[in-house]
This record gives sequence, C-alpha cells and structure tokens, in this order.
Amino acid sequence: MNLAASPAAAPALRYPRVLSIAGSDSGGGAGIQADLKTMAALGCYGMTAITALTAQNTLGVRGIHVVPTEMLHAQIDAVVEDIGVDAVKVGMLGAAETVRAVAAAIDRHALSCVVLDPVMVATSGARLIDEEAVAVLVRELFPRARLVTPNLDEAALLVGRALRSEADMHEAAEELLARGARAVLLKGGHLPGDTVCDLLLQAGEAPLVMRSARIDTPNTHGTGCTLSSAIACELALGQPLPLAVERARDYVRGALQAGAAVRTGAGSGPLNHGWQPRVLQGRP
Ligand SMILES: Nc1ncnc2c1ncn2[C@@H]1O[C@H](COP(=O)(O)OP(=O)(O)O)[C@@H](O)[C@H]1O
Ligand SMILES: Cc1ncc(COP(=O)(O)O)c(N)n1
Repeated sequence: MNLAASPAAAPALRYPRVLSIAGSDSGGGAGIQADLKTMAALGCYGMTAITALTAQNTLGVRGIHVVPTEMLHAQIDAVVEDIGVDAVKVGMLGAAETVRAVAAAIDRHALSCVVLDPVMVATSGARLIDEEAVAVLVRELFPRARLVTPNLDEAALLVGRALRSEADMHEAAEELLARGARAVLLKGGHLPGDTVCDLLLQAGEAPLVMRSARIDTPNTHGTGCTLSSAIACELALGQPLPLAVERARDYVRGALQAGAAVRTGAGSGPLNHGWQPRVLQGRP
C-alpha cells in the first residue's frame, strides 16, 4: 500500500502558538533563548523571528549584529503563513528600521495579541536599542501592542525623569497610556526593598498593584524577557490579561527561586526555566 497516497485526516487539535520577535542571546539566559525555554515550560509551541544576534554571556554584551529587515520579514511571514500565531512577544529591536518592520508585519498579518517588552539596556549595562529607535518604538509599536512591559529604567527613559517610588511608577504608567499604550505593566523589580511591586494599568480601569517578596538571588539575567514571553503564553492559552500577568509573575518567581543557588558564568546568571514544566497539548 502506498501510504503517501492516502491522505491523512486533518488533525483537529492545535497547540497554543507563540512567536518571539527578539534578539538572540548566545549565553542562553535572555532574548530568544529565554523565550523558547519559557514557551516550552508553559506548554506552548514557540517560534522565532530573530531581530539581531548578540555575542553575550552573563558578564555582558560583546557584539551586536542586526538582521536585515527583509530577513526579519521573511521569518515572520514564513511562520504566520504556515503555522499561525496566537500571541506574539516582541523584545530587543535595536534599530528604528527594525521597529518599523515589526509594525508593518503586525499590520500585514493582523496580529492582535502582542506583548511588547521595550528592551533598551541589558542588566549588564549594554545599550540594546539606538536613540532614534526609542521614539519610533513609542509611536509605531505602543498602539499596536496589547501590553507594554517596561522596567523601571526603561519607563524612566521613556518619561524623561528618574522613578524612585511607587507613586512615581503610577504617574509614569499614566503617562505611557497617554502616549498610546493600551495597557502598561510597569515592573518595579529595580526599586529597592524586600518587596517587589509591579503595576498593571489599563486604559479606563483601576490600577492593579501586584506585590511579592523579593527573592534573594544574583541570577536575574533574562527576567524581563521571561516575564513578557510568559504573559504571551498565558494569553495564547486564553487567559484574560490581569490573570495572564499574575500567572506569568508566579512562573518567573518559581524560576528565580529554582535558579538562585546555581552558578552559571561569573556574572548575573539565568533563571531555571524548567522548574515546573507543563505538557504541550493540542487544544480543540
Ligand atoms: N529578586 C526578585 N524577586 C522576585 N521577583 C523579582 C525579582 N527581580 C525581579 N522580579 C520580578 O521579575 C519581573 C521582571 O522585573 P524587573 O527586574 O523589574 O524587569 P527587567 O528584568 O526587565 O529588568 C517582575 O515581575 C519583577 O517583579
Ligand atoms: C538579546 C537580548 N534581549 C534582551 C536582553 C535583556 O535582558 P536583561 O535585561 O535581563 O539583560 C538581553 N540582555 N539580550
């Protein structure tokens, strides 16, 4: 019997599909690599469109090579046209032309569930986006994203002043909404104190303050990347935004805790993404 000739019944199930549009971290802790590990751990099917290669480890970034926009478009088109995408995480973009390319791709494919992590400076201090691109990022991508997830330093850079308290975070989040974001998760991990506080603000809704005990760990490289891709996964799995954020925070905390005592490299090491794996399951 010629098996190739008998058409198989089309499978009725589909994995939750998440695309990461971000930079590659050769050290494996942040960027595309953190995103794929997160997606696998959270039971989602991960795909990638790489915006830039970085030569990076736990100590710092040694080099950046921006991927030409035609190749970025080709990666996004290839996966959307064949496999399909339920949610998108956008991370390091690097250059203004890359930002514009991502905005065009979001429109071309009508991608509606986009979590934008406005990556600007690595934990190690290296700049990951040029100055011109920041203004383009706000103008082109804020309105296209379901959620924008700046950390304290990124929000400070965006509003043009230092943020030193929870009250400052509230004001800054309001300002980012006014500048076109539909929802902002301002991450307060860099505020000092025994408690970490993140603030979720959605247009027309009361702010949601999420607090948790600070985990004592030097290994925080890739925390923001992991959180934004975990939120994209939860959205792909059908959770409403506030619950998606809460579940993603729980996942990040577990991964920070599970990686706290482990040494990987001489600098700020990675999270332990596989601390509580979920099975990748097709859904109706
Ligand atoms: N030491 C920590 N203990 C517990 N949660 C943390 C810790 N550091 C960061 N987080 C959480 O990790 C997420 C990323 O936060 P943050 O460090 O502020 O952003 P980024 O990694 O982009 O710099 C947030 O949800 C924050 O509350
Ligand atoms: C490719 C890439 N993307 C993002 C980050 C930010 O991650 P972190 O703020 O944890 O250093 C990074 N270091 N590298």
